[in-house]
Amino acid sequence: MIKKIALNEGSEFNLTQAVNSMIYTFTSKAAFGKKYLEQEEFISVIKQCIKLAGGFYIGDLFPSAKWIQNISGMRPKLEKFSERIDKILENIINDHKEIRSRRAKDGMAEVEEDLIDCLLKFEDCDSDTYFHLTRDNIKAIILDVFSAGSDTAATTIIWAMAEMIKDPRVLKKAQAEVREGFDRRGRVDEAAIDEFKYLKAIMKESLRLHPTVPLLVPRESGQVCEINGYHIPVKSRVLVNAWAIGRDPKYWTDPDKFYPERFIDSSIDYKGTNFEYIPFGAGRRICPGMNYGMANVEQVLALLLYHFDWRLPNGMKNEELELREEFGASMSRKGDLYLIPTTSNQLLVI
Ligand code: HEM
Repeated sequence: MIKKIALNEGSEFNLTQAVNSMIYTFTSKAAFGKKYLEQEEFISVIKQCIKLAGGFYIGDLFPSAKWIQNISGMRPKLEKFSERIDKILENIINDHKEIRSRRAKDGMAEVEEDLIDCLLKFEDCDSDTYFHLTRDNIKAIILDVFSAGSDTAATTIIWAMAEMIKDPRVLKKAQAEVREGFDRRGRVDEAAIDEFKYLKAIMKESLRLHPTVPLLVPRESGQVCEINGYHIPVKSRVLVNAWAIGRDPKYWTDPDKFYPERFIDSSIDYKGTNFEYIPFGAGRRICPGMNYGMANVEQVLALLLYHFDWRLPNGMKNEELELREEFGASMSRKGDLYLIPTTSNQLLVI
């Protein structure tokens, strides 16, 4: 992908599309190990499902009226997608099983394992052992990784890039940190990325202003309670507005300002214990892919900042860039982000 961007040097480039396909490629590599013919179709069906899940659907307002689901065409559509996803995953898992048994015969069962290989170990073990996974469990986990982990990470990267483009001071400071770090080590590596304090602060600040799952996962109250004078009956569906919490002036000075420095030397983290900042949620439903997601975001941002200088097309001024939000399953920036990349003078191997 970095090479593809380099080919576009000096001309307008759709960064949103490129980051999206890069993140799906990372996820496919981690989950499937190699490229499968049906992989593109699998990703395309998942994207369509995410779009459907995030759109307005009249049936949600009348959950007991089953006929709405049928006449709206939503149910048959989802059933078709579900059958297709199931079939593709079945093929990929069976292929992994075959390769595993071949490797086992050669005494190389654990060479280069991907996520499916790891999960299959738990399908193979006895069903009355402590931890056993069925075939459906494995499919559900793979589906979760793709549906919950790809869009969210790509969206976070684009928000961070857009905020930096809008504020060249931040962009310059981040680039200086990343370039100094990689150049000092003489290579682009993960250990260097770990030291980028300012980049980490940028990611935190982006997630504060633009949490990709703004209302978290809905909760159901287990007992009657009262919050801020509101009576919450048992079994109520409760939505937590992480977006509003992240901009609450009670906890944040100048809350609408993108100011990564607020996180430097601050102990506030997204691990679910600072309730004024919960871009990954909190409690038992907290995002289980938080570390993997942030590693992806960090890596991609570091490479984009290291290899390229960025400006807006058509002579647009930085402050003119709009940061409006799109309604959907994850809260992405409205419209794709088009930028012009130019390669910087230094450069380690791309
Ligand atoms: C920057 C990237 C990501 C962001 C911002 C993000 C954010 C979130 C948020 C806010 C929730 C709801 C938590 C709650 O309601 O308390 C969530 C749930 C979840 N996330 Fe992530 N996530 C990211 C990446 C990932 C990745 C990479 C994976 C998988 C590999 C993943 C898997 C999940 C799953 C399975 C859930 C549902 C957990 C449950 O309901 O028990 N996420 N995520």
